[in-house]
Amino acid sequence: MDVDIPRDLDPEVRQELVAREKAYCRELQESGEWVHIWRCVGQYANISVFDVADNEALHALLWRLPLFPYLRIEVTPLARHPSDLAAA
Ligand SMILES: O=C(O)CC1=CCC(=O)O1
Repeated sequence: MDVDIPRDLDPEVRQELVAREKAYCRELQESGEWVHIWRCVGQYANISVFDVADNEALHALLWRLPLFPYLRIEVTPLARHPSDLAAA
């Protein structure tokens, strides 16, 4: 996810959006759906791993992100690798 919040957005609106994003992210981490979130070094971007039932569930989750209007999201579906010891 690349975050691109317009520079001229009201600072209070920006602060509120970021706080809501953080709360939603925390909620989904606690439910186990948002498994990892990593900062991309030197960028206002993250790489996240989600564990959801299907594409529709992921779409709904992403659509509800408070920052959604300001995100560029690239989705890469992942499957377990047969050589992953954790899958055995
Ligand atoms: O800061 C970001 O990368 C955007 C974001 C996603 C969840 C969160 O708390 O911030």
